[in-house]
Amino acid sequence: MLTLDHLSKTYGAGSSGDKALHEVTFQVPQGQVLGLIGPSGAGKSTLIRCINRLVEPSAGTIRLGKTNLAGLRGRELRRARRRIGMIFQEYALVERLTVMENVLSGRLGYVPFWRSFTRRFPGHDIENAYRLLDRVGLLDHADKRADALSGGQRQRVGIARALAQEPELLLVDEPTASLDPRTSRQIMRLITEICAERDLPAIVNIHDVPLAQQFMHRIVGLRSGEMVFDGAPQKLDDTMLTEIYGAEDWTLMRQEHEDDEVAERAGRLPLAESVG
Ligand SMILES: Nc1ncnc2c1ncn2[C@@H]1O[C@H](COP(=O)(O)OP(=O)(O)OP(=O)(O)O)[C@@H](O)[C@H]1O
Repeated sequence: MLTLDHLSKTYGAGSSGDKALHEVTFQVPQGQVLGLIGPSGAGKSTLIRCINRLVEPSAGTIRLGKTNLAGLRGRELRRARRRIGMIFQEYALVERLTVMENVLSGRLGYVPFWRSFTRRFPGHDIENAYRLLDRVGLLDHADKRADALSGGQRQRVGIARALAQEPELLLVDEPTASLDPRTSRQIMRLITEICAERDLPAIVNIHDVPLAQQFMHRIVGLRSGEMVFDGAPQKLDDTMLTEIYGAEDWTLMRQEHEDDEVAERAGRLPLAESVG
């Protein structure tokens, strides 16, 4: 379970700094997939970066199990980071390595330096990587180079790599921003199924509100660093979305989504990618 308690972040020095997060408090229980929504600059990336400590929180606590991540330094911080699987918008694969090597790179925090240097991983890591590739539908692609894959397939590798870490928490940053609508749904479905299978909590930074409403168990809305919504996706009505995004932006986003749906029905958007 992840617990954020009065988490705040102010960039820059002193009270004149830019307040990006203000006393954000919530818990993500095991198996729950939480969607983080809000307009540009609301603090979504800052929240995710505070949890994996790429950004130093200004105040508050971040508990993963019994560990307060906010207080860690050096080796303890590196050890805690292994417990957090990251999935990125642009996949962050090593393009010239194979799919299998990319998945195994999720184990790098666990193997001694000399072994990782020669890329010698224990047999059980390799067996597990094959199992993960099978789970994400890429078993037949294990020996292909990452740069030979489609966007949806790359994101599946990204998911398998994060799982190879055997994480206790998944942080997912705009996983479908570079994908077409149908592939986006396949990827979101895969992430939610995997979290259920492994009882993994996840926070997903997601721009696409209808996609969030379709797949997330719960949604947290941020605006100017403050939590303005925390509840079930069905509770996220037009009034609330207008409060989160502002009337103009929400009307525009809804219109864009409706246009996409019409285009998809008319077959003008690319079909979902086949997998396997
Ligand atoms: N490194 C930084 N230094 C100073 N201010 C920053 C930094 N990173 C973010 N900010 C500010 O913090 C606030 C929150 O930014 P953040 O990137 O977390 O928002 P976001 O919701 O992720 O936006 P987007 O959807 O555009 O990625 C913004 O006002 C932003 O300008």
